[in-house]
Order: sequence, then C-alpha cells, then structure tokens
Amino acid sequence: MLKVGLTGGIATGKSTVSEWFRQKGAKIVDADQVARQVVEPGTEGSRQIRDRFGDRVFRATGELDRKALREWVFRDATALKDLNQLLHPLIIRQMQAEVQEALEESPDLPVILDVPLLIEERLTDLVDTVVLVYIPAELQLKRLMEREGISEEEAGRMIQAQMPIEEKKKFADVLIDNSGTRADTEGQVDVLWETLLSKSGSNRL
Ligand SMILES: CC(C)(COP(=O)(O)OP(=O)(O)OC[C@H]1O[C@@H](n2cnc3c(N)ncnc32)[C@H](O)[C@@H]1OP(=O)(O)O)[C@@H](O)C(=O)NCCC(=O)NCCS
Ligand SMILES: Nc1ncnc2c1ncn2[C@@H]1O[C@H](COP(=O)(O)OP(=O)(O)O)[C@@H](O)[C@H]1O
Repeated sequence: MLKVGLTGGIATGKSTVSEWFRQKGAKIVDADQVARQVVEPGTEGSRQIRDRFGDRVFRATGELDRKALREWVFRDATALKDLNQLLHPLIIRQMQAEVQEALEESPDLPVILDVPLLIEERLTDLVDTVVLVYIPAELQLKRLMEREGISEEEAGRMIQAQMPIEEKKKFADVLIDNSGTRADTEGQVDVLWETLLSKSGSNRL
C-alpha cells in the first residue's frame, strides 16, 4: 500500500506523467477531476460557490462557468482564498474516499494522487512519498501559454498563485525532470515505477 503524491507547478507535466503511470496500471486520483465533481449542478460545492460568487459564474444550465471563475480568482487573491476555503475540504474528503477505494481494489499497486497544490495546502502528510514534476520557471511559462493559448500576463498570474517551482523542490522526495523530450521523461517514469512497485509490496518485479 503506497500513496504517492504527484505534484509540480501548473503546466510542468503532471498530467503527462500521471497518464504514463496509469498505463502501467497505477490507480490515479486526480485532484482537478475531483474539483470538477464537487461543483457539479446540485452539489453542496455548487451551492456554496453561488452563495459567495453569485449567478455570474454560472451558466443558464446550472453548470459552473469555469472560465469566468478562473478569470476572477486569478486576479483577486481574496476571491481565490475564499474559493480554496470552500472547495478544499470537499475535494480532500472525496480524494480520501477514492484513495481508500483504490487501495481496497488493488492493495499491491501504488496509488498516485495527482494534486497541483499538494505542497501549498500541506497535504504531504496524506502521502508516503512526494514526486515533483519539475521544469524551470521560464519553460513553465512558455508551456502554459502554449497549452492554454493565453497571454504571458495571464499565464504569469496563474503561476504566481502557486508556490514557485524552485521552492517546491525542497519538499520533494523524488524529482522528475520534464525539461527534455517526452521520451527522456518517460524513461525516468519507468525507473521510478519499478521502485514504487517494490515499495508497495508487489511481487510483480
Ligand atoms: C479556478 C477554476 C474554476 C478554473 O477552472 P479551469 O479553467 O477548468 O482550470 P483547471 O481546473 O483545469 O485548473 C488549471 C490549473 O490551475 C491551477 N489551479 C487550479 N486551482 C488553483 C488554485 N486554487 N490555486 C492555484 N492554482 C490553481 C492548477 O495548477 C490546475 O491544474 P494543472 O496544474 O493540472 O494544469 C478551477 O481550477 C477550480 O475550481 N479551482 C479551485 C479548486 C482547486 O484548488 N483545484 C486544484 C486542485 S486541489
Ligand atoms: N517533455 C515535454 N516536452 C514538450 N512538451 C511537453 C512535455 N511534457 C508536457 N508537455 C506539454 O506541456 C503542457 C503541460 O503539460 P501537462 O501534463 O498538461 O502539465 P500539468 O498537468 O502539470 O499542468 C502540455 O501542453 C503538454 O503537452
């Protein structure tokens, strides 16, 4: 039973790396996905967001207008803090339930918790090991701008809402350097997977 926290900064490559772990058979608990579930129409999260942010961050269908909320919170630190305070307890509860389910289903396989804010939110105690997907800050800005099709200014605001990637290194047990090619990174994932498997008590080595 091994719980692995997979983190990094926005656009450093967590999703890319977690997809490779998934292909190897790891169970993935994805905080961004859980964050979407807990605000679906009719949920407690959705109600709380409407109370704090109003109808203007919702579509007529009752779905959250993620772009509107995103543009708001990454310009307004108080709004972001409020959003985090509303959603994080709901996200953590749901993630813990998913981790439990994964461990019951496959106790010998590592569970990967893909959580962008693992370090900022002091969730490192929930996991046995912290893996940081690292790229230098300039490359992070470039990949974020390209992935989202946004300006340098907007990308910079999103990056600044998180702990700088260099600082996160101090909290990591393992670093994955994703500044090279995808193949370079995949090689590091292969090696790490073998180590994680042996630590999680699997005999499949
Ligand atoms: C603000 C929000 C509505 C924007 O929605 P969106 O445009 O669909 O964007 P996503 O949810 O895909 O988030 C994009 C990235 O923003 C960053 N981000 C999200 N919420 C953040 C927050 N509260 N503080 C700092 N960065 C945040 C993450 O790095 C995230 O994922 P990535 O690193 O895998 O790329 C949505 O991110 C949200 O609800 N955030 C609050 C919940 C939360 O904290 N989620 C992070 C997981 S704990
Ligand atoms: N090694 C790499 N070389 C080039 N582009 C990459 C590499 N790894 C990831 N990317 C790209 O960088 C962007 C950010 O990666 P992603 O996995 O979405 O990051 P995160 O989940 O951390 O936000 C994506 O557009 C992805 O396709």
